[in-house]
Amino acid sequence: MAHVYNRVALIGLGLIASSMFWAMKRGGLAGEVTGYARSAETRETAREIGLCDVVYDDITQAVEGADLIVLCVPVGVMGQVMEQIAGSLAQGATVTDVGSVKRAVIDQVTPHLPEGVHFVAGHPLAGTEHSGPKAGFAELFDNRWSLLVPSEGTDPKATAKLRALWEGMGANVEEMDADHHDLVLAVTSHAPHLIAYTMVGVADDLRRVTDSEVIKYSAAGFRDFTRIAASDPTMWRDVFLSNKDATLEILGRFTEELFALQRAIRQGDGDHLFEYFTRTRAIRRGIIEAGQDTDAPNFGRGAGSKT
Ligand SMILES: NC(=O)C1=CN([C@@H]2O[C@H](COP(=O)(O)OP(=O)(O)OC[C@H]3O[C@@H](n4cnc5c(N)ncnc54)[C@H](O)[C@@H]3O)[C@@H](O)[C@H]2O)C=CC1
Ligand SMILES: O=C(O)C(=O)Cc1ccc(O)cc1
Repeated sequence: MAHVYNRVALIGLGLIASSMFWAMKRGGLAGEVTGYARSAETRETAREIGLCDVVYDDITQAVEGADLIVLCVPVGVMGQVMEQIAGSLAQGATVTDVGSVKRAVIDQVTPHLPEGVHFVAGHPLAGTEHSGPKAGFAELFDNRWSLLVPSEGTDPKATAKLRALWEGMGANVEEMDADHHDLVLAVTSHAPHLIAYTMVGVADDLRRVTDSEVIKYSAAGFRDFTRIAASDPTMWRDVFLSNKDATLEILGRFTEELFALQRAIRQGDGDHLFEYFTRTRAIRRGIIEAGQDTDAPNFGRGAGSKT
């Protein structure tokens, strides 16, 4: 495929940046890919494993002359990074990000955006519980959604080019409004992560009573929770602090339903439980019938998948 961009700069060389690098190389989507990471150790690892064509020690050098700059850092520092690079961006360049929250990132980044530089926020709905420069693999985005959130007044050509990059990396692209994105993700990703963190925390408390039995005999459901609860603490701290309103709204509803189920168990109300579980089972079946079961064996996952 012809290059979509001549020079792409990846800022923050972790799971998502490294997966983007390998996916861009697989598809021949970028002429040159430069990189910058805050820690010298990460930059050294990146050089050792051939992650990026050039890794710079100076963030401004990494973005100079780039026609696409991708911010792949935790959502709490997106604005800070944008401020650092603002003076070194080429006219006509596009800045995007991959953060799990969109409204807070747009609000942080936009004030630092120079005249003549486009910002198109983004979020690939693909990841694993692993982090760091060695965690990435080219197939991460295959058959996954990547959401784009162009700001008002964004040049449609800048958005179209970014769409072509994500499609070249294997993703299906959809445009979405920032607030809607944050509410949808609170339901499908942020609240579930918090619930997994909580469940593993409860089991950890219990472990002191039951010794290591919780881990030894853990069934698939709990194992899934432990996988999710092994995700990067900095990233997830930032997600919850940046998507506060939507997450609290969903957790409020979750708590109400949990109390109702708790009461049904206490009162022996089997009909309530049965009806509830019948409804939730139908949702799962709907997902499978719609062909959206991304957990099915080999659905959109390559050999290098770490999930
Ligand atoms: N991990 C996942 O499953 C997914 C993560 N995301 C989003 O992608 C972004 C990156 O996540 P990952 O690649 O998983 O994280 P990661 O932890 O693997 O990599 C993040 C990198 O950013 C660097 N960094 C942190 N603060 C920095 C700063 N101030 N300046 C420069 N570099 C800095 C870290 O040192 C690290 O190298 C986050 O915003 C996250 O919300 C989006 C989709 C999935
Ligand atoms: O590993 C998992 O189960 C995930 O849920 C990955 C993930 C984490 C954060 C995102 O913003 C998008 C995807």
